[in-house]
Amino acid sequence: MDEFGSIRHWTNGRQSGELLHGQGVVLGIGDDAAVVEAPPGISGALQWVLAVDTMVESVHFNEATMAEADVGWKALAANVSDIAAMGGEPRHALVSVSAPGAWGPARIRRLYDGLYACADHYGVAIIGGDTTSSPAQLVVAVTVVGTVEAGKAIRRSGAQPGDAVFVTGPVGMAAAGLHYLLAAAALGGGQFVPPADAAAAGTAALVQAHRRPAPSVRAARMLAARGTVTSLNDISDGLSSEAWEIADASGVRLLLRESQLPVSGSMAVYARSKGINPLEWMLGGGEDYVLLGTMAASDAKAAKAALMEAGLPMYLIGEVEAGPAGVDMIAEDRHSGHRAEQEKRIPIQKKGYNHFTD
Ligand SMILES: Nc1ncnc2c1ncn2[C@@H]1O[C@H](COP(=O)(O)OP(=O)(O)OP(=O)(O)O)[C@@H](O)[C@H]1O
Ligand SMILES: Cc1ncc(C[n+]2csc(CCOP(=O)(O)O)c2C)c(N)n1
Ligand SMILES: [Mg+2]
Ligand SMILES: [Mg+2]
Ligand SMILES: [Mg+2]
Repeated sequence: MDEFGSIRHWTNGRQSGELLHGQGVVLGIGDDAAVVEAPPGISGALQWVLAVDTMVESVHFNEATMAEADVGWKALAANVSDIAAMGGEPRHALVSVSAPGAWGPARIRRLYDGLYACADHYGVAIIGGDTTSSPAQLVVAVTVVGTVEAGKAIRRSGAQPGDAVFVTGPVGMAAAGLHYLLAAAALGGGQFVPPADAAAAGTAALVQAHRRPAPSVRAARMLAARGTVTSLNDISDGLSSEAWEIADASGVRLLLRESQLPVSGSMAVYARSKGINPLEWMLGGGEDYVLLGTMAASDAKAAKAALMEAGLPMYLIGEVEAGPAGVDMIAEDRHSGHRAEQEKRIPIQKKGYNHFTD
C-alpha cells in the first residue's frame, strides 16, 4: 500500500461526524491542513488552521545536503507552506525534536537558529514542543497553528471547469539542488565537496531552493482576499502529484501547458548537463513549496498583475476541464517554434515523492 492509501486505510471514516462536528472541526483529514472553529471569545471571524509535517534524517536530509540551520528552516517552512495552501496566516508553532547521540546540544542549537530565522521571517511564534532521545537518526516534527477568515479556507476540492491553473513560483529547482548536492557528496565520500568547475555559479540558486524554500504566504493571502481562487495545494511531492490531488478532490481534469510552465534557466542548464529532461524534475521532483491553484479565469490576469505589482511571481499554466479526474499536458512544439496545428495532449501520471511504494 502506498503512502496515500495507507493514510486512508488508517483513518477513513473512523470517527463519527457528530464527534468531529461537536469539536468544531470544519475540515479534517484530507487537505493540506485542518480547519477548526475558534472558540467563542477568540474571534468568531476566524477559524484555526492546523498542520504537522515531519523531517527525518536520511529521508529528508543528510549531512551532505543540509546544514543544521537549513533543517530547522525547512522543517518550519514546509508547515508554513501548508497553512498558505489553505489561504491562512501562520501564527504559532510547536517543535518536537528526537535526537540521537550524534546530535549534541551545539548542533540542535544551530537547528534552532534556522527554525527561529524562518519563524521571524514569517511572523510565527514558537510556543513549545517536545524533546526525546532517538536511537539513530534525528527526527523533527513541527506543528503549526494558523488562522483563516471563517469559511474562507481554500480547499483542494473547489476547482471548476473553465478555471485557470496557476503556480506561484518555478518548480524543479529543489530537486536539481538535491541532485547537485548528492553528486557533490558522492565525489567527496559523503561530505559536501563543491565541484571545481564554474557550473557551480548557476547551482547556488538550486542549492538555496533545496535548503531554504520560501513558502508563498503573501501570495496566498493576496489571492485568497480576491475571493476568486477555487482550489489550492502546495507542492511538496511534485507538480504532477499535487495536480492529481486537486483533480481527484474536485472531480475535474487539469490541463497543463508545457510551454507555460515556469522553467528556471539554471535548473534547465544543470539538468541537460546531466542528461536529464528538466520536465522530470518539474513534474515529479517536489519540495518546491510554491502553490498550485485554480481560479476564475475572468480574474486570472488581474490577479497576476496585482501580484507582480507586489513583487510576487504568478504563472498561468493551464486550464481546468470537465472530468474524468486526471491531468493532461499539452506538449511544447520544440521544432516549429509555432503552436502546433494539432496540439499533442499527453496524460500525466501521478508521479511524485511517495514515502511508501506499492
Ligand atoms: N498518520 C496520519 N494520521 C492522520 N492523518 C494523517 C496522517 N498522515 C497524513 N494525514 C492527513 O492526510 C492528509 C494528507 O497528508 P499529506 O502529508 O499527504 O499532505 P501534505 O502535508 O500537504 O503533504 P506533504 O506531507 O507531502 O507536505 C492531510 O490532511 C493530513 O493531515
Ligand atoms: C537525502 C534526501 N533524499 C531524498 C530527498 C527527496 N525527498 C525526501 S522527502 C520528499 C518529499 C517531501 O517530503 P514530505 O512528503 O514528507 O513532506 C522528497 C522530494 C531529500 N530531500 N533528501
Ligand atoms: Mg501540503
Ligand atoms: Mg504532510
Ligand atoms: Mg509528501
